[in-house]
Amino acid sequence: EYSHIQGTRWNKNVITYSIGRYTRDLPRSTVDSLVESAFSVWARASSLTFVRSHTRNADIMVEFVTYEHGDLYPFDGPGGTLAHAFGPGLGAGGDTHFDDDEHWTAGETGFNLFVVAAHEFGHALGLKHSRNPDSLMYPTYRSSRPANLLSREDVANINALYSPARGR
Ligand SMILES: CC(C)C[C@H](CC(=O)NO)C(=O)N[C@H]1Cc2cn(c3ccccc23)CCCCCCNC1=O
Ligand SMILES: [Ca+2]
Ligand SMILES: [Zn+2]
Ligand SMILES: [Zn+2]
Repeated sequence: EYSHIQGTRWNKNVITYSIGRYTRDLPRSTVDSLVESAFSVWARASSLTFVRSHTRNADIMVEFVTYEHGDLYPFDGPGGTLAHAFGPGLGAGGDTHFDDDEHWTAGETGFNLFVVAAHEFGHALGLKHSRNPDSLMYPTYRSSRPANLLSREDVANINALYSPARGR
């Protein structure tokens, strides 16, 4: 939710990501696949492609961190804020941080990493919060989300930002 500048976007269609510190709540391979699935939610709804890189100069750095972790937005321990992401841009742009004081799961208990990651990657692509509770970009976590994670509004918003006309 730190993409204060309205409508910043990546000016390319292939966006790289890398995963830094992991959580101990899940096997690394599970984190890898949930992160990849969360990116593919947006890839399917836009013209974007996400490529995993193993270097630290990827566009989107994904990390599990706690409390003070090197940016202006320290986490708050268990509960409260679950994660945050920066809007598109160089350096910290796109970077996505998960509060590792949460219990991250692949299922219905704790907080579902796939659902939270999909929300955060919306920010990493330039989307802001929605006031519509059906939107993935609604500011509070909802465990039982519909199968199709994105609302019509979410699809419209990502396409407005990355419409083929603008992707030129
Ligand atoms: C959308 C989500 C994936 C990411 C958002 C943050 C965000 O928008 N990141 O991009 C988030 O963490 N929202 C809080 C908002 C929130 C709810 N409460 C809070 C109590 C204190 C602080 C924040 C909250 C009430 C108690 C429930 C706490 C546990 C769930 N927390 C939330 O839903
Ligand atoms: Ca927290
Ligand atoms: Zn958010
Ligand atoms: Zn952070």
